[in-house]
Amino acid sequence: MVAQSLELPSDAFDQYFEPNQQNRAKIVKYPAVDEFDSSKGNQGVGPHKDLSGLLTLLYQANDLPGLQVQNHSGEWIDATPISGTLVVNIAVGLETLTSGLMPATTHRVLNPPPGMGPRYSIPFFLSVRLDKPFEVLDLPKKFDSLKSKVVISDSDGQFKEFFLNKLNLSVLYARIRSHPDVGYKYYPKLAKEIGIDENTRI
Ligand SMILES: O=C(O)CCC(=O)C(=O)O
Ligand SMILES: [Fe+2]
Repeated sequence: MVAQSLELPSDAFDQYFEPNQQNRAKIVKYPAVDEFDSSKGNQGVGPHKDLSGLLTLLYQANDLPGLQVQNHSGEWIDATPISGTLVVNIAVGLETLTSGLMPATTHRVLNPPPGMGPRYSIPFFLSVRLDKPFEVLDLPKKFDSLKSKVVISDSDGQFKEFFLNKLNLSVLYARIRSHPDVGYKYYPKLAKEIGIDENTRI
């Protein structure tokens, strides 16, 4: 469907997947704030774009707020769970391939509100083969006018350039950005390169 919406053949993305492509999914528990010592950090996820591939399908497994997406003006919008639906996040792979026509969704997760128990979510990351260099797709010129001139994002754009030739490093940067306290603890030098220090909070 994505390929067809870009007026490409429906198998245009097949080259980025291996025959038995490994994808990644995880079941995440965000503990209730009374389950952890909040002076020791935050249990949410910092502003980031998903890097693992083209798209993420995200199931918000219980009816708790926390997930927010950033619109192009930089405002944070609650992605309130809607029963029976999945959130579809555009990942950096698709932003890169479309040269920004489909900007990756900047999103973050805040702690569940006090008194409501833990929040659970299940993201499925549609991954790509790591041995196939990305190339910007040749898209119909008419789409140029649809490109947003400015997309404000609290997750800076440096990863996109890396994605084309340093996929492994960009994935590590994204992990550090998502979990700045842990990232800084184990990779202080890399964390500093992307503006994260011991005081960075989600
Ligand atoms: O738990 C969520 O709602 C989102 C998690 C997420 O953004 C991620 O793991 O990349
Ligand atoms: Fe994410």
